Formats: sequence, C-alpha cells, structure tokens
Amino acid sequence: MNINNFEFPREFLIVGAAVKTGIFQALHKEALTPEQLAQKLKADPRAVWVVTESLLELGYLKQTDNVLKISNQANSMFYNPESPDYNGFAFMHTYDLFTPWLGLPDTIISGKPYPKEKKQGPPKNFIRAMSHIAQKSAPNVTAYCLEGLPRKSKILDIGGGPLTYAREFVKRGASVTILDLPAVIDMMQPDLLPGEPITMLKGDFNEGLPDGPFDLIYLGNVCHIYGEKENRRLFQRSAKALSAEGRIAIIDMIRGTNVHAALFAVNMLVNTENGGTWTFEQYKEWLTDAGFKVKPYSEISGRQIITGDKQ
Ligand SMILES: C[S@@+](CC[C@H](N)C(=O)[O-])C[C@H]1O[C@@H](n2cnc3c(N)ncnc32)[C@H](O)[C@@H]1O
Repeated sequence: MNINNFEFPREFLIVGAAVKTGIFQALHKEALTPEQLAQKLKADPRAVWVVTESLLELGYLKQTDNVLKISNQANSMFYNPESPDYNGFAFMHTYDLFTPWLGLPDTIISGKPYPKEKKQGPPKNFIRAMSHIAQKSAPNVTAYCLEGLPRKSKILDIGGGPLTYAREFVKRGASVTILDLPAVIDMMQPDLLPGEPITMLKGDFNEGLPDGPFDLIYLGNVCHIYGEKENRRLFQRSAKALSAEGRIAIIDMIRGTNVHAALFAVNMLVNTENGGTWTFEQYKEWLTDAGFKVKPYSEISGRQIITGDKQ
C-alpha cells in the first residue's frame, strides 16, 4: 500500500464503524431511508447521513430514491460465505486491533502492551477470524505435518480452539485433542458435530499439557504469543508428551524471512507481554535443546512450517 494514500485508513475506519454500529446489519435486512436508519439504530441523524453518504461513494451501499440498501460488494464481504470476497470476521478482528496499535507510541516508551481492560472487541471476532483464515491452507498444511506418521495418528492441537486444523487432521484419519483457553472452548464446543473424533480440553499450556503419548503435537500460531522462556518450556513438555517416534510441528511467521514477520512482531508488542516473531535459528536452538531433530523449514500454502522429529 502507498503510505501517502490517506483515504485508505479512512475507508477502513468508516466500514468498521458501520459494522460496529449495525448500519450494514440493518440495511442487509431491509431497505431504509437515512432517517429511518438513524431511528432504528437510535443514532444521530446527521452522523448517519454523513457516514452513509461516504459508504455510498465508496460502493458499500446503493440508493434508489432516498432509500438505502447494502451493495453487492458489502454483501459479499460480510454476508456471503460462498463468495471469494467474504472475509468472515477477519476484517473486524483487524479493526478491533486498531485501538492497541494507536497505543504504540506509549508502548515504545514504556515497553508495556496496551492495557487488556481497555481493549475493544469480543474474542468471538478473533476466533472466527482464525477459523476462516486457516481454511485455505489447512488441507495442505495438515497433509505435510502428517507425512510419514501412522494413518490413525493421535494429535494434540495446542491453541486449536478455532477447529479448522483439527477437522482437516480428522479427514486424514487422525483423532485430535485440542487444548485451548476456557473461554475459547466454551465458545467453540457447541460447534462440534456428534461423533467427530475431537476432544476439547480447557487449559493453559503454560501450566502443563495433557498426558500422551501423541504422534504429533501441532502448534498453530501460538509461539508468537509468548517469549523464549515459555516456548522453550512448551517444547520440552511437548517432547515428554510425544511417543518415541513423535513429531512437533510449528506454524508461525519466521522473523528475517519476510516483511510480514517483522510487522507482526509489532502487533505482538502492543498486544502481549513478551510475544514476538522468532528466527529459524532461535526455533532450531530451542527445539534441539528439547531433544528434537529439526528439518529446514517449509512454506506450504503461504504458511511457514518448522517440524522436529524425536528420532
Ligand atoms: C492465533 S490463535 C491460532 C489458532 C489456530 N491454531 C490457528 O493457527 O489458526 C492462538 C490460539 O491459541 C490459544 N491460546 C493462547 N494462549 C494459550 C494458552 N496459554 N493456553 C492454551 N491456549 C492458548 C488462543 O485461545 C487461540 O485459540
């Protein structure tokens, strides 16, 4: 993106505010005049008029005789899971992250993340966004991780609450135990279908892991949430919970290999105590110290994967 394009952040913030205040939801259900819309939302008529005028210009709404409707573009983005433009909750998750990012100047001075209690947005947006984002890469990533392991592998998916990877492992004959934080398990457990070979456990991996032995421990985008101490401990506990021929697989952005990994570390800086992105050499050292034989990392469907075998 051209950093001199000042329209872009304005569009992003206008669309986010329209989702948040229910403008799209109301106009998705029925066509309304700006005045009716303001009434329905119990919002200020002038503000609604100004914002809907800009949404019209941007193509998110359409208007016939003073009556507003959601456009095909906005419908595809927010309400049509079959559309390639559908973004699930990823857009709103990024919108929710704006507040901590605006605290970056304070974080640079203090070294502290944005205060948790001031954060915006329900974890629902985050978890649904993760679930949606993973859909494209999950088939190839899970096939890669399972290469050479027994067909009926037992897998521990740490931080796997969004369920996408677990379901792909199951399609390949595995049974999966998911360990995730209690709020996430409470939210996602009702999504489990009867008979799916997936067990969901509430817990904190910093406190311990379920008893194995597992054939594969899968760490999908969790290592960036914590620092060296926690990751080393997690790899050591993983080594203990794996069978003698077991494997660990880490999906994460590898620092030093692309610009996204460097920018994502800033996201972790404003959102976590000691999270960040780590180099391949750091992962290799931490994994080797925990007893794994580490392979060169691979890029599968846009994801970077590091694997280590116990033998
Ligand atoms: C960035 S999401 C990744 C989700 C999924 N594995 C993926 O790759 O799409 C991180 C997940 O780890 C979980 N998580 C974070 N800290 C955790 C902890 N200490 N113990 C267990 N789960 C944790 C979060 O609740 C969330 O589901």
